[in-house]
Amino acid sequence: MKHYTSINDIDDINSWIEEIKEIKANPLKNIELGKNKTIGLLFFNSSLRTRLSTQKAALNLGMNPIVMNVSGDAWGIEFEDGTIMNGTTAEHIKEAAAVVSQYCDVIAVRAFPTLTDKEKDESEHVIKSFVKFASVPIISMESATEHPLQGLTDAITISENSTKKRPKVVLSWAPHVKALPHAVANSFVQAMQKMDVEFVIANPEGYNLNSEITKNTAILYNQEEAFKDADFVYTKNWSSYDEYGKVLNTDPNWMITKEKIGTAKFMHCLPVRRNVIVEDAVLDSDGSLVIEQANNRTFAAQLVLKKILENN
Ligand SMILES: NCCC[C@H](NC(=O)CCC(=O)O)C(=O)O
Ligand SMILES: NC(=O)OP(=O)(O)O
Repeated sequence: MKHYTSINDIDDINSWIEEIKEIKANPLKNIELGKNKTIGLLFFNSSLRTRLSTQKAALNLGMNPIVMNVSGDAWGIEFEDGTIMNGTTAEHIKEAAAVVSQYCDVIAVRAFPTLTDKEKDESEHVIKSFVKFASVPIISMESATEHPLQGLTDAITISENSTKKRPKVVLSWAPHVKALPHAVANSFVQAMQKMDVEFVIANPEGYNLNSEITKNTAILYNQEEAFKDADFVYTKNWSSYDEYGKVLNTDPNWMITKEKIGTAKFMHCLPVRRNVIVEDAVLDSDGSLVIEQANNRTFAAQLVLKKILENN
């Protein structure tokens, strides 16, 4: 594996899950693998988990992480080809990616979507430009349409907590005050489609995700019906995909409550807004897996880095 920018880069999710469990049991086993190798983490957007867990993963492999908040701290980067750069951007991605490749053996990038320009977001121009113009492997730390480190983490967490051979997993939309990206939901859908689970999505009308991603996964507009016999309820807000980036619905009846989910385990990628997305009683209960998910981010990133180090 050269780059990791999508759940589609996983050849066999079950074997990856087993490998991640081995790493989790013995995280320092490969401490020599990354010796004298540098990973650069470039953030165009905020982060708590991804920023820390990816550094932790690199440290567990003996790598040296260097981190930069690109938005704000670096020169404004131009991504368009052939532009006359007489505006706000000061250097082109062609130079920026090539330069960072001189300092780093692996580059990880976080770049959220505009949520205003669907075509631009779907082209994944930021992450794809890094793949094109850097000379080292690229890892996505959440791009415009995908969050593959999160999706992999969620797959392990379900595998670890499942008491059934084929659990029922529901991805439920929940309300939020802001327009949020589709990346986490998209990668979760792709991960679940690769696993042996009964999987359904619940969202209000107008909130279907990209049908090229949901494919033949069932989508219900009735949350109560979707939650029947659920073992895992994975919750996320996303803005409308059809009316791109719009907030069409803030109905608090879609908020996750203890009464609604019963004994099902609760999952969320975090950060989560309490009593908007989910009520306190759920997050504060033993049925919440959110902290375990955050812990698994380290081991998912560590497997991805291990595979990249072994193959380059
Ligand atoms: N990396 C995990 C989620 C990141 C982002 N959430 C957010 O922007 C939440 C921000 C807020 O609640 O104000 C998203 O939905 O893709
Ligand atoms: N889940 C996740 O990616 O969290 P951060 O945005 O804090 O990195």
